[in-house]
Amino acid sequence: MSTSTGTGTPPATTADTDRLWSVDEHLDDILGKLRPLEPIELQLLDAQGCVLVEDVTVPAALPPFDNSSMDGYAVRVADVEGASEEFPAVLTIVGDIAAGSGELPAVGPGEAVRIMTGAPVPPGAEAVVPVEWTDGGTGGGRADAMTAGRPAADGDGPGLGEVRVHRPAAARAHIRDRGSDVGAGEIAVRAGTVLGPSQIGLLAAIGRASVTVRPRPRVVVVSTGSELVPPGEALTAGRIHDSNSFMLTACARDAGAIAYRVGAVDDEPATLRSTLDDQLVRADAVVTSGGVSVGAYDVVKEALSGLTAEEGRVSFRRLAMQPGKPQGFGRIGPDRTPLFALPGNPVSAYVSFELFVRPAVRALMGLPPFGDRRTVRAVCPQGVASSPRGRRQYLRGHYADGRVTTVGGAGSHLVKALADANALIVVPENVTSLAAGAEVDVVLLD
Ligand SMILES: Nc1nc2c(c(=O)[nH]1)N[C@H]1C(S)=C(S)[C@@H](COP(=O)(O)OP(=O)(O)OC[C@H]3O[C@@H](n4cnc5c(N)ncnc54)[C@H](O)[C@@H]3O)O[C@H]1N2
Ligand code: MOO
Repeated sequence: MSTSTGTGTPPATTADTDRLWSVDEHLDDILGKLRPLEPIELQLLDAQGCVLVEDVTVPAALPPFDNSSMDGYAVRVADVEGASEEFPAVLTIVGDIAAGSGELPAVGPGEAVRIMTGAPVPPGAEAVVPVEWTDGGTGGGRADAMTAGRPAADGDGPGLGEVRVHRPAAARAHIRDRGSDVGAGEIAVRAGTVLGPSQIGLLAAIGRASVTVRPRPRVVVVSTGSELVPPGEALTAGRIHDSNSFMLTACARDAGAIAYRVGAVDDEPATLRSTLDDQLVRADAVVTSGGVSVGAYDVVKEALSGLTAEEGRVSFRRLAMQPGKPQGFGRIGPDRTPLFALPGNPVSAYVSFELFVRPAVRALMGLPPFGDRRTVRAVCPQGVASSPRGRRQYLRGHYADGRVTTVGGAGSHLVKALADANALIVVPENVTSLAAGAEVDVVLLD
């Protein structure tokens, strides 16, 4: 797209504007025009929530060596056979192994090595007895814990001397075998997996610092309207605070995107075009709010209706839904960046994002578009007095335990009611009212 062309309001494309589009047709048009973003290599934590595109194999067995699962003593099985509190096995402690230690004193007959959880099992040892099964080397009764500290180089100090073992141990007791978690060459995480905390933990455990994933889309949010004042600034006559750019940026983040909020742009097509030109470099998708209906200053429609073939194409259309009737969607700029032109009424913008942009963000990430929202059936005790014929209505509702109550009315300016809602009540196109106690579809928002 370029700022030098596309001026004036060209004739609207009759195919798009003259008929009502159904919600599903609009959604199909959007999803049909999107391709998942190309995979890139990201550092592990940056890949959280992203879809892995490679099978990651395990380079070396995990755990990488036999190690102790308890703080205790590495022993030979025969030495502790038949041991009891009354007749303990008395073993000479010949060394001390902390986790991370590379030096492993061998355990000979009649000997033990003090060993910590995670430390490598020394040669000669066949089992580990937990410290609670011993006197902890104190010469007293049953120990609860080890004596803190390391033995001194001269062999003195805590940890060395003798230990009395009160119970026998089976071979391999309290030893975590090399490779018992996952073996070398096995697949750790398969392509297609969405990386959550546990997968990231596993990848780190096998030594991977970065992985190839589909990235989060960068979504630029631009609100339009000469009446808009940023929050924090005083209002003058006729003006309101710009809430949509904040709400939609939060929506984009919530959907999984990296979102950039651009402050409100005046109702001036040239300004909007140059803003979009500037922003496209960091956008995988653009979301605008406002300026798409039939007013005299509908800046988004004016700026983007008449793009040249080179600049892209945005279609403006009316949808058979409420709120959210006027919508625009298209692709602009050299990379054909998807652009969603949402209506300015705050509730309309919110519902439009939920229905159209959220699935699109997920599709760009290679995720199932509708995988994160549940639609359930619920009883609506109050019913719905009226709903427009031929339009699918999305009322704000509060859902709990199989019941949903409407919150606020149908007005698309009711932001307080929107903030109180946790669900959208779907009243189908062919339904104009719902009796008290009727069952409805409810889209859960959290
Ligand atoms: N004659 C008709 N008028 C309208 C129709 C229609 O069919 N015929 N449709 C109505 C519907 S439905 C909607 S939705 C709105 C959509 O209008 P726009 O997308 O052009 O939005 P604006 O006119 O710019 O703003 C509408 C409303 O929302 C407020 N607004 C806008 N941006 C923000 C923002 N960033 N933060 C907070 N509030 C915002 C704006 O002040 C207006 O009150 O058109 C109806 N009209
Ligand atoms: O459709 Mo508008 O989006 O009803 O307020």
